[in-house]
Amino acid sequence: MIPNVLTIAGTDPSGGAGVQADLKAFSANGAYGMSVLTALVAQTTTGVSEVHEIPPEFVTSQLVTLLDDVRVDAVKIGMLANAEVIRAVIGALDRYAPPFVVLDPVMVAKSGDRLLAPEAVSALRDELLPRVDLITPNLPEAADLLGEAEIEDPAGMPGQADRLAGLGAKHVLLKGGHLRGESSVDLLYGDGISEFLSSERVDTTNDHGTGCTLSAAIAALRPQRPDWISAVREAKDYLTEALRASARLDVGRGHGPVHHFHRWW
Ligand SMILES: Nc1ncnc2c1ncn2[C@@H]1O[C@H](COP(=O)(O)OP(=O)(O)OP(=O)(O)O)[C@@H](O)[C@H]1O
Ligand SMILES: Cc1ncc(COP(=O)(O)O)c(N)n1
Repeated sequence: MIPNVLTIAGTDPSGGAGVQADLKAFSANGAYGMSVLTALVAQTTTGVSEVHEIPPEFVTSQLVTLLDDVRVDAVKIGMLANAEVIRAVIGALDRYAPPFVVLDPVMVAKSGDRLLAPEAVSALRDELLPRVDLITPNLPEAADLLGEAEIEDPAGMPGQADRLAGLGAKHVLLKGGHLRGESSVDLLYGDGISEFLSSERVDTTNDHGTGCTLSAAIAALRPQRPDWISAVREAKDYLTEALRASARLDVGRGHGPVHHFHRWW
């Protein structure tokens, strides 16, 4: 059976990040994709010009309308904008208890624009994080959640992943894309697992939405695989191929998108 996978996130009209990227990644990884919007974002490859936050009651309305009808096999959560939207999402998680929940704690876009209100970081950390199965912070997000300095060496990753797990997430995928070097190294940690996942660093400026793509591919694959490590490994391989395939795209003048190829093409 094809899994039904839901993204709860903001939009990107250029199709590189947010809900648009998530739906492409779901489809390319064998899932049926659905979406609940938290914010309409006027953005493209060069940055964000405006954010229109969806009222929290309407986020709840979208979630309840959908989840009263459709069985959801996994959820990916991305941009949440503010603490009230975070609480609307928590209400739905508590009520419907989907089997697999992946949280990409989106805070700041690649362009430097904020996508989560600074005062909402504590709600994300203290209220939402303990309810998810996997959190996928990049290094600046990990530092922000822990109130620590950003690490600059992979040797510091297990310590930070352990402290993030201590905040209540069952698994942590600490993403090292912001470190320099020949390879791009992430660490999957928690529930007895501590495994570095390394991929060749692709030489490209098409790196808009890499975090969205990775977390969405994991959510799509998890119901189809026996454990987190298999789903995360395969999702990272998918992302590396999508980064390579982006050489065939010509989209915008800034940080371009990755290409969500389908395996059978
Ligand atoms: N040039 C690259 N080549 C290969 N993998 C990369 C590259 N850049 C990032 N990655 C991988 O992409 C994923 C996302 O990493 P990153 O740390 O950039 O997250 P992010 O900042 O949340 O992404 P974004 O903000 O673009 O959505 C990780 O698996 C990382 O290792
Ligand atoms: C709606 C939305 N969600 C997430 C991101 C992060 O992606 P990036 O860091 O590549 O800009 C984004 N720009 N927009």
